[in-house]
Amino acid sequence: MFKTNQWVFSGKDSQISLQKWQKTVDLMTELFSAPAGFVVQATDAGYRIVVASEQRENPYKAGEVVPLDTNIFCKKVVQDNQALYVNHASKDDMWLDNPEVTQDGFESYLGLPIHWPDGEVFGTFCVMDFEQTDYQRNYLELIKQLRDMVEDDLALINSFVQMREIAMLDPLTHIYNRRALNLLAQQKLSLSGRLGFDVCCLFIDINDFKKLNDNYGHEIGDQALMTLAKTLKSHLRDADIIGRLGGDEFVALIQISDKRLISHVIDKIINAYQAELADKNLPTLTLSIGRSFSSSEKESFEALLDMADKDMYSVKQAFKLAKKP
Ligand SMILES: Nc1nc2c(ncn2[C@@H]2O[C@H](COP(=O)(O)OP(=O)(O)OP(=O)(O)O)[C@@H](O)[C@H]2O)c(=O)[nH]1
Repeated sequence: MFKTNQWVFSGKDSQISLQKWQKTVDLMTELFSAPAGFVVQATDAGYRIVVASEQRENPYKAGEVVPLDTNIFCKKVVQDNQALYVNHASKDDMWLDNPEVTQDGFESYLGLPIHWPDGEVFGTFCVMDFEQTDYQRNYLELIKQLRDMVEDDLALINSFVQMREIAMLDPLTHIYNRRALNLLAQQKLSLSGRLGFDVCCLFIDINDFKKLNDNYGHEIGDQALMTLAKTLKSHLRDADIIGRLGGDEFVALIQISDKRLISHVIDKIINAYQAELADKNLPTLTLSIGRSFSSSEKESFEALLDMADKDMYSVKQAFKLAKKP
């Protein structure tokens, strides 16, 4: 799901066409003959101006963040989840400590809450004026229509993020599927070549997984798979890429500083998995983990995976031999 308590426009990978919202806000201020209009997002970090209309007299610019405890008009809209129209702010005691009134000289504010598709408040859509105003019903209807356009965009982004997740994640374990792994791992390898860090590919396979399914049922099997995904997620770093190839085969692509430390990482995964299984009262399972390392030459993820698979196979053979009486 889309993280609703995160800035939507941080970084270059923002998912909304800001240009479209900019045009909407500029159009609104033009129709209202107002000097300032905004789209503001509210999160735990404060009220952030996502879009500000471009008139010279508008004192606020996109990107500015107002702290949560400042008494601004948008705060009231978000708190009440309700439209707010103030047409003569300096006459109203409620705004005596509102810097938009006392410092900037705004007299009029009309704002509506913008919602995420699940109903949670995203922020506000608002227009402000230095003069008193007397907006009639059709103006209120107009701002509502424009706000609805912004809400439609948010719904679209939400669907897009959900669809992308469905396409990239393994439905059982919620880690990357084979397709996403191929894509992301190849990107990581290109980056490692350019930035000069080493990458290790781990091929992780549960031993005797079929027996677990046969003896305890498919549902316990599923739980063991989910537990392995959770173990990998919690014991590897955010920068590492973790995925499920299918069945009981998992892959981790790890950024490393020293190849000699990889045995330590493998032991950590094996021990942590056993501990997690025990914690959930699931039967004990062991893992066979094969490894391969990126070299300085240009390399495909496929080739790296193939090497790690072969290494896993010899680890598994050794495990099977050791088990034989
Ligand atoms: N519960 C569950 N089982 C699955 C899933 N996907 C594949 N399997 C089963 O996983 C088992 C994998 O069996 P094998 O490839 O023989 O692996 P193994 O039993 O671990 O054998 P070794 O790798 O040689 O130790 C098969 O019985 C599949 O039916 C799944 O999503 N959930």
